[in-house]
Amino acid sequence: MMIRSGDAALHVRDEGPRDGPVVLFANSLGTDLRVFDALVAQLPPDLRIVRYDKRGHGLSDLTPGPYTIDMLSDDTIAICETLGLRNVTFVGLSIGGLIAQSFAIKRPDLTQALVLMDTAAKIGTAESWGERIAALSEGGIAAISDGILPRWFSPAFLGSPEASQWRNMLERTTLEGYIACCHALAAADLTEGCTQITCPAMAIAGALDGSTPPELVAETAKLCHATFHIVEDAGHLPCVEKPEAVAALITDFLEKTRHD
Ligand SMILES: O=C(O)CC1=CCC(=O)O1
Repeated sequence: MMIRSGDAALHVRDEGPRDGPVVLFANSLGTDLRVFDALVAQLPPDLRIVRYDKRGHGLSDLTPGPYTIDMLSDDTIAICETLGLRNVTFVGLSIGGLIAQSFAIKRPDLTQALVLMDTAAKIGTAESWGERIAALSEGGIAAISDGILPRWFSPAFLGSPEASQWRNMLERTTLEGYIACCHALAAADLTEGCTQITCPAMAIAGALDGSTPPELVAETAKLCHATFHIVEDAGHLPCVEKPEAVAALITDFLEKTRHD
């Protein structure tokens, strides 16, 4: 289905029983909602699982950039309001984790719990994102994908035939949407804001994550009093590489937070 948020129509997938506990997923830069396919397949069937594509990604509209994390989290609020979602457990991967933090800060009334996957209150620097935007402007996404994939995946996964679908997903993201999100990442610093988060939170990091390394994820976990877990033999996208391990962590966390 498509849900309107301001000037954009967002591609949303809403699965599971209408009255089930709500789990909302936000994906990372250069991926769409399919990044959670393997993980979602391992979660309990009684959950209402809502996924969407960020602006400029997947089947959502591409609107003019630059974007901000505030704007991207407003999109998730629009999805919740349109679908009437309450008591949301928000699972955010990378930039999706910044969106989840921003959502929890702005709408504690809607937030039951947070799962922060391979993310941080601040990812990279304005300088590093500026360099990436310059490379993208010159050569497109194909010019940077060889550098990105070894941060996303372990060497073993990268050498498997499975890896090429994720390269394809990355390289088929619209250049404008990708760059618009890089601007959001360059400007985002939720270091202060995330100390205001009071709901139960859990942080997860792939042991081999080359984009948001475990130490960085652990720092943010401390700021928002989240428990912290490492997923072995996985890079930046543990939901792709180790879906069973991530599903076990989330299922256990949902059990513990369900009645809070
Ligand atoms: O592209 C990367 O380096 C990984 C990444 C950073 C923010 C995000 O969403 O993905």
